[in-house]
Amino acid sequence: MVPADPWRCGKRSLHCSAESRWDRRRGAAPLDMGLRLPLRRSASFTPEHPALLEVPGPAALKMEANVLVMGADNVGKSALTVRFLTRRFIGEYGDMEFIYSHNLTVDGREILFHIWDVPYSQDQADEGSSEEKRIQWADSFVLVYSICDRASFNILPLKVQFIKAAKEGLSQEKVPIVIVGNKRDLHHQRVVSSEEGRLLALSLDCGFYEVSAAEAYHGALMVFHGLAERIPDTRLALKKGTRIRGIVKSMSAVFARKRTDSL
Ligand SMILES: Nc1nc2c(ncn2[C@@H]2O[C@H](COP(=O)(O)OP(=O)(O)OP(=O)(O)O)[C@@H](O)[C@H]2O)c(=O)[nH]1
Repeated sequence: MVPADPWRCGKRSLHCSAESRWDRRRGAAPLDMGLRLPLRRSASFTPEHPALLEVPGPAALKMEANVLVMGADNVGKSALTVRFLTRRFIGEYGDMEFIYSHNLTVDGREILFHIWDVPYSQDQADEGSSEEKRIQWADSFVLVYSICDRASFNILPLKVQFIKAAKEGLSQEKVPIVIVGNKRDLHHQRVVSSEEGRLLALSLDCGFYEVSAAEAYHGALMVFHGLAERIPDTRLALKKGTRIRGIVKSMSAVFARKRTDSL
């Protein structure tokens, strides 16, 4: 049962809204798409708008990009993701992992992002091979740290190396990564300077943004906009006919290990 205002209920019952340009062109109201994807092997996906799964024509030709949001615990990965999706900041988020879908038009390219927000606890609980599979699934990466948490910043070089080793071995193209320093509003608790963040990103050939997911939508938008700009057309496959159902299936296939978490 969907609560009247699902955003008040935390990640566990989170629903995200996606707009279909195809529908807008046809004069229909934007669709609210319930994307509630506990990543369990046996997870079943029950769309509230089944029609969205069957959209033929132009919507099926959208470019798509799989984005993995990574980082230490409590840095604001979910806050940033939810800000981008909904323009809202809801304060507390549960510990479920989700894949959200959201459209963004950048430089005339309409991109359907599939954004996988992995809670740190889950990231740690998984064997390394699960992380590797998540990395293989993704076309691009958002690495978040908190400007108030030095340790969350210090782990980034290793994460970037790990991603590059996994992805760039397979392709000549650079892997699109943006590094995000979050919680910019907490000036008095800052322990990582903007300069350090920028230099690290430069040295690792990544994009860089400092934002406050708590304070503004704009920063979150800039992050995903910047990421999209780093994704070459060749990576943005026209995944014809790959509908949400296909994505869910492929995610189930990724996870061979059965999860015990319940909804
Ligand atoms: N002040 C401030 N607090 C923030 C900001 N972003 C997130 N928070 C808070 O930081 C805490 C952690 O946010 P989450 O989005 O759950 O962080 P996460 O990285 O997804 O955490 P894990 O699920 O542990 O991996 C929550 O209490 C948020 O309200 C921000 O920009 N500013």
